[in-house]
Amino acid sequence: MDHFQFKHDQLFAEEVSVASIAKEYGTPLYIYSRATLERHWHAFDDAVGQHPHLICYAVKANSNLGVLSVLAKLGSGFDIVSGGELARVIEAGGDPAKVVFSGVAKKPDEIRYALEQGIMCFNVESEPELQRINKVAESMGKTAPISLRINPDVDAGTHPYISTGLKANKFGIPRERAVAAYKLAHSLPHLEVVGMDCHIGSQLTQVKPFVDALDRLLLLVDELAELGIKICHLDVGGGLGVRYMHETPPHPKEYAAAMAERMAGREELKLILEPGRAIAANAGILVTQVEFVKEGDEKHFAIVDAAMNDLIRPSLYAAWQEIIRVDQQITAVKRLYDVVGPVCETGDFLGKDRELAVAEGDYLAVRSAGAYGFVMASNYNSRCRPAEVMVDGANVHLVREREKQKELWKGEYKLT
Ligand SMILES: Cc1ncc(COP(=O)(O)O)c(C=O)c1O
Ligand SMILES: N[C@@H](CCCC[NH3+])C(=O)O
Repeated sequence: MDHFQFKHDQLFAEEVSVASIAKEYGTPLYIYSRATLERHWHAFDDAVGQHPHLICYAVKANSNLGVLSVLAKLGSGFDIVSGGELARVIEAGGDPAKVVFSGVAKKPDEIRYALEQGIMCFNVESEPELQRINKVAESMGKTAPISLRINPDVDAGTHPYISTGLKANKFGIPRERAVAAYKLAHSLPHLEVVGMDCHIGSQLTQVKPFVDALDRLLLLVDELAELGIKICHLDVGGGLGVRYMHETPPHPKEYAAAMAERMAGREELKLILEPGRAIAANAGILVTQVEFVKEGDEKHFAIVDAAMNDLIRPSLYAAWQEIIRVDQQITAVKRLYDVVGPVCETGDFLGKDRELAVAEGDYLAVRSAGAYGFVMASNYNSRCRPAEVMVDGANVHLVREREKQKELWKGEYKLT
């Protein structure tokens, strides 16, 4: 997938200057590209072609209201994991009837809210959850549409923290218990079985595990049909990877077309995809300013104003994301730097051993930061979470203000 494309500090596609945006809005700053989000979403939607389908963007990857509203305007569906995400989808203009609700522990009040809003279905992850949804639906005099998340037990070959389709994971219902779970769902009076889903992990770089998982689910769909349990949609989850460094994930077109091909001849079975990262990651960057260049005994440090609280992926997963300069004037010489933040943790780094020519005051951009960036930001060290802006052609919109703490210093803001 395309990165934001830089020529010095210009974003090619949008022709706006990153440095000038950073000066205006301050750093650290997340910048998203509307055109890139749209292009990525269409890549999935177009590739599935004529087979009945819905692209349900995984909100957890980036739940900024501006991002959600861009996708809602395209007619996207949404994969959510909390009542909060549903509220954001609705606020951004998304259609609840195109929402699937995933997650291993939905609270009764979240289930109630989702039923009131009329979501498309609950992706149910356990038998006790079936009972809970049935009970809530009964108390409302409603029937809840459900899909069962089946664990196809395929190895996604990704980082152990983000692999979800193995037997050892907390997610989904084991394949061996699937038929019994469907029979239970079918027997509960306030549930309507509508679908089947899976999600085998994130940042996958091959098509094969997806195809294997889909094939396993199709066998189960047929087995259930013989028992009189009709499945109307098959949701293969998200998980398609992006290129951060040298990874060569399949293009979404290749991935989506492979999925659609497997569904040929089954037009009554709608295909649902839940991409998150592949839509948002390379539609965003994190811009940060160099505070100091510090000489250590063994290393050079570029101390920047973004930290692990702003972007935790490098610290949490040892994830590598490209860091580049966004200024045109290169006065310093190139050296190897650890790019670190102001947080009081040795693990607070954005990148290690990066060859950069940097001086105090320069702007750097961490690429591929549009997914699992701001959404995983925290207030650790009582730091304020950064602002987010959306570049839309020649325009720049503030889509979330920087949190404020000046008031807090002045004692004007009450801590709760
Ligand atoms: C159920 C579910 N669907 C979709 C996604 C989105 O995954 P990705 O961002 O890797 O596409 C996730 C996160 O891994 C998930 O847990
Ligand atoms: N947060 C992870 C991905 C988790 C996917 C959520 N199920 C990342 O940054 O790579």
